[in-house]
Amino acid sequence: MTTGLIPGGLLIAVEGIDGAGKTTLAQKLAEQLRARNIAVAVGKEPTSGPWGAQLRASAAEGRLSPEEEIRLLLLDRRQHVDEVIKPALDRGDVVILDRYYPSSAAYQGARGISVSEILFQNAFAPKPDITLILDVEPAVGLERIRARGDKPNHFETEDNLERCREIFLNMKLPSRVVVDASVAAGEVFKKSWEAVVKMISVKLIEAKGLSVESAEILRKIGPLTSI
Ligand SMILES: Nc1ncnc2c1ncn2[C@@H]1O[C@H](COP(=O)(O)OP(=O)(O)O)[C@@H](O)[C@H]1O
Ligand SMILES: Cc1cn([C@H]2C[C@H](O)[C@@H](COP(=O)(O)OP(=O)(O)O)O2)c(=O)[nH]c1=O
Repeated sequence: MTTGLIPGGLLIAVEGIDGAGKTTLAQKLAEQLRARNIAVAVGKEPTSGPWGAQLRASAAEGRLSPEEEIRLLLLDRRQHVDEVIKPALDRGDVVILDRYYPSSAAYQGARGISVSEILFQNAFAPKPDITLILDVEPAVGLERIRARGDKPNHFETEDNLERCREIFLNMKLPSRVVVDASVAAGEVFKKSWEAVVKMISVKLIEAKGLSVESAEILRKIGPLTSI
């Protein structure tokens, strides 16, 4: 049986440019947490809902104006927050997001919209407890996308991804952890897991104090060497 871990849940955002390894890491984190009977919800933005579908179609065919992209992203994110993210946090789940509002700051910021304005428009969205920024050179990300068998879309030119990368690296976010994503996926996972376990400990102790219950949950999550 899985259990809600922390009152108010734990929100993890996995960020970085295309091909950085976000989906790979999000799946592995979810798998390892679930193996420890921790309830996990995984989300991906843009979602597969109606607004997300419009955005994906635009990325495949040619781009919308940055204002129109922001409008659709905000509609998509509001629906995701209301229908998936908030209910999962209320249950005490660990929520892992494969892209979230920092992607808007990076990608729409790279198109010339003010990053602080984008962050302001996203203030309705719960703040991540931890944001893992997978950092990789655009050429490496693009090569991985090709090796995955996909054709880079209109968001995915090297110049554009370099601007996005700079914004990700300079953005002020609470509890931001930059992970070198040029190394093997197992190494990226280890570094990220360490940061996630540390944040789980902080949140648990904040919520339940240094109790027997906290200690028991942390014992179950286990030492890093058990990975
Ligand atoms: N650290 C890594 N080193 C090499 N290849 C990787 C690494 N992480 C992921 N990959 C591979 O690169 C491709 C892109 O990874 P993916 O997780 O889909 O990236 P993203 O979600 O950031 O676009 C996939 O084929 C994946 O198997
Ligand atoms: C969430 C989000 C995504 N995007 C873009 C970045 C990606 O190129 C695209 C998502 O496409 P997707 O196919 O999900 O890419 P990936 O698997 O690499 O994450 O949408 C934005 O421009 N702003 C946003 O806020």
